[in-house]
Amino acid sequence: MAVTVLSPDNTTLMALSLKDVHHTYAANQVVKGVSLEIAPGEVVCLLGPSGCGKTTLLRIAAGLEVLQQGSVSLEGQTVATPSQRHLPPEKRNVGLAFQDSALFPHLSVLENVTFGLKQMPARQRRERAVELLAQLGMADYINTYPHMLSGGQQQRVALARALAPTPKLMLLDEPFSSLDARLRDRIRDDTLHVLKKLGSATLLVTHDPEEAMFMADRIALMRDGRIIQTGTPRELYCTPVDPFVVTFFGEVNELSGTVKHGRVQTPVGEIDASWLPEGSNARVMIRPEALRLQERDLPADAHRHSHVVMAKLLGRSSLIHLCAHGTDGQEAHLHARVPGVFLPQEGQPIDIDLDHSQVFVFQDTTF
Ligand SMILES: Nc1ncnc2c1ncn2[C@@H]1O[C@H](COP(=O)(O)OP(=O)(O)OP(=O)(O)O)[C@@H](O)[C@H]1O
Repeated sequence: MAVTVLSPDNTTLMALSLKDVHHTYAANQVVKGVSLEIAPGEVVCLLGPSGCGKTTLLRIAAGLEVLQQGSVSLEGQTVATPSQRHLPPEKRNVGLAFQDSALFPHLSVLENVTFGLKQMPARQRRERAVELLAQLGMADYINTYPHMLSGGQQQRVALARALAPTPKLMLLDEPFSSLDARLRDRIRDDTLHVLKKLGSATLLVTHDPEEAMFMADRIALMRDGRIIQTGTPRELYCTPVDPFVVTFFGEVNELSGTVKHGRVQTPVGEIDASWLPEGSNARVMIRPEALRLQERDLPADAHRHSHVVMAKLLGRSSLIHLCAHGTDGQEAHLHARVPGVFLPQEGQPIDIDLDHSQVFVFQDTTF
């Protein structure tokens, strides 16, 4: 269970608070004014493309990187300010696990996990380590040495070692990325349950949007040293603030048009754009799952109706390539994603309906 710490004025103290953090390597500014708070027990994923500054931010929170500008607080205590205060990593009571966290090769799995529990009586130490290893599916390996373990097993031991002292804050940098897909799903799931059971606040760095959605209570999406949007997975997926956020969560169909009477005409119908200036160019982004398809019976000589170009089974869903025909003669090649097996023939006439909650319209500023 998470223990909520209150400040003297009875407000919850954040497990981690980063305020206006900037960081530069040589002349390269890689973090540009990031503020982020993590509540006790909350799992926050720092998500973004390679090189956007995620790891640097996590290293600053851990104390592995000296803060240049801004401030870092843990449970209301300022642990880093530029050129004044720098509490070293080992005094921050944070658990760290990285993609390639090395285990101590000369210690058994059990000894690796009990290593950070020196203050506890020996029996309690062992119980705690065994319990955590069991939760992460490693109960059968307690007397094994690291070189006898697979990469995935070593990863789980590294997580157990980081979690063992029940840190108030866990900092995880791509901890599952060296694992194959199936193992990764299991370890993610085990890790999420352990984190929630222990109530450790967590900052998890990942470039994988699905992983972030699976793990996070909130996601902070970064681009080029800045946080673009922070919110629940649902908020980022369903109310993205800009096109980058939309595309980061998967393929989208892109259409464009001019706003007339508050609407944009597209080959899949009129789209509301009433908040954009009249006459401006609009960028319409439609997720493949927003297209709802209905097969039509039409005479063979019927033409200029939307139809199937190709259909592929992807496993859990089918991907349908469509040629969409608008009433005004516009055409567009679109991708629709339909759950299960749906494999219409090439040329099959189709009616296309839109789930407007998965359609996003932004002003196109590239003109
Ligand atoms: N020690 C360093 N010295 C110089 N430049 C660095 C150093 N560490 C990182 N960088 C640069 O800072 C930028 C941000 O790196 P960072 O590792 O924080 O990004 P990231 O979002 O975690 O990327 P990835 O997902 O690829 O790990 C990159 O351009 C990187 O090359």
